[in-house]
Amino acid sequence: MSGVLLWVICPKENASFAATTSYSLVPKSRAQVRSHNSKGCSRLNFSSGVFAAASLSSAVANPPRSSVEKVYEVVLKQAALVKEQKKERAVDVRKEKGQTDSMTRGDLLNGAYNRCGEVCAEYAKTFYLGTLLMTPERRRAVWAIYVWCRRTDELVDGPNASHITPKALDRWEQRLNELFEGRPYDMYDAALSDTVSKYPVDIQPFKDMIEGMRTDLKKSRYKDFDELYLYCYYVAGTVGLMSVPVMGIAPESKASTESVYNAALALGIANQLTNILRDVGEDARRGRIYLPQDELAQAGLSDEDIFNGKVTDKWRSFMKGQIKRARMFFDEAEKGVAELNDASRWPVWASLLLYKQILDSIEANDYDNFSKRAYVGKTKKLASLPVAYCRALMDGSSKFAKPARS
Ligand SMILES: CC(C)=CCC/C(C)=C/CC/C(C)=C/CC/C(C)=C/[C@@H]1[C@@H](COP(=O)(O)OP(=O)(O)O)[C@]1(C)CC/C=C(\C)CC/C=C(\C)CCC=C(C)C
Repeated sequence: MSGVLLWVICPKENASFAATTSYSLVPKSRAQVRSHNSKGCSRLNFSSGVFAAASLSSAVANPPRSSVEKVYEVVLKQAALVKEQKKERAVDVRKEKGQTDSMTRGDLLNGAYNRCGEVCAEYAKTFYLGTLLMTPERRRAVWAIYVWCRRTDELVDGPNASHITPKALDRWEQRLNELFEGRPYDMYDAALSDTVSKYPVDIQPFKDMIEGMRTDLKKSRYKDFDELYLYCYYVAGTVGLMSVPVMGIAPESKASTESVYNAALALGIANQLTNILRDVGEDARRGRIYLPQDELAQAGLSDEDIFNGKVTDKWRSFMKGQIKRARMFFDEAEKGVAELNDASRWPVWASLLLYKQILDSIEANDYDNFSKRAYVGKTKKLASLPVAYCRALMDGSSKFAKPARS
């Protein structure tokens, strides 16, 4: 099975894989971004709290844009796309009805989706179970996205990672472009190609995830939280943006599309920050420190301290701040789950509650994330599932009684 995931870069003969620019921002002015926020999205306020990047509070006349602002532009673009494609989709569905898909194509596609489901079941059992609650169409689309993300992550994190070059990532991006244009390379790509043709999923978060992998190839330190935030967006916030169009927003939701995307982004960031805090020791052994260097210095800590891996009071106090910030992102994410379609809420609550408990486990380990791996035991995991289910149900029942959120 893992062979499937590892064999992801297949240089095509005669194909010209031109290097493409990796991360282009939606051209929106700072003023526009701010006015959107004042209409109901809390992204800037939320992130400019205790730990916000210094650039946000800069008083200079034309300060450089922070990562939060850059990423927020992607959020706005994704949200706009949903509104736009809602209209187009009505037309597409009518077109599809008139077509009779050849049996062969349909069968191949079903096979491809089923394989994605198998990969998902093997790599993320709990999450897979959660997807079984979704409608069959949504479920298989989430599987297809999951598999593409997993394969992308495997490029820099899997056993073949040492052979991965920026060129290989350029080829992976070229394949991505092709599958979005309806020319998939293999069956997993075919499943995703079908998914992106059916849902208002934009290519930008996918490209940004590849950019995150490029970042991993060339960078092992993060100057401040602004830099780390951007990295977290690339590798995990993007997953939230990819998933929402498929999971769907509840028809009765009164929240703005932007605020739901914002929550999804926050969940990705929260998950990744948690991942980073859990894996400090493991990453240090690979020479990597995914912690803001300026905050480490303020706490009187150096890279050496991380490599030595001793739990001191300075370290505990530093970790408390980092955990607090990760929880702030989880809190922000929680606000959006209720706005998702009924069947999508449970898997999201489940993944949120499970991941959040890793933070509790770091605390229970007395902040020793150098030699102990924080994890959520089977019993706690199982106990979280009905809790997640109840939260999802409560979201549904309170929705009708609640006034509009934004
Ligand atoms: C319902 C649901 C959770 C859907 C997401 C499904 C999906 C497409 C997942 C892809 C995950 C993946 C393979 C990402 C590749 C990059 C990566 C590895 C990111 C890290 C995940 C943890 O992975 P890993 O397997 O390495 O972890 P363990 O070592 O096993 O612990 C990340 C930390 C990020 C994952 C990010 C998400 C799952 C984003 C979740 C956000 C949403 C689903 C949006 C929810 C919507 C609202 C409104 C809140």
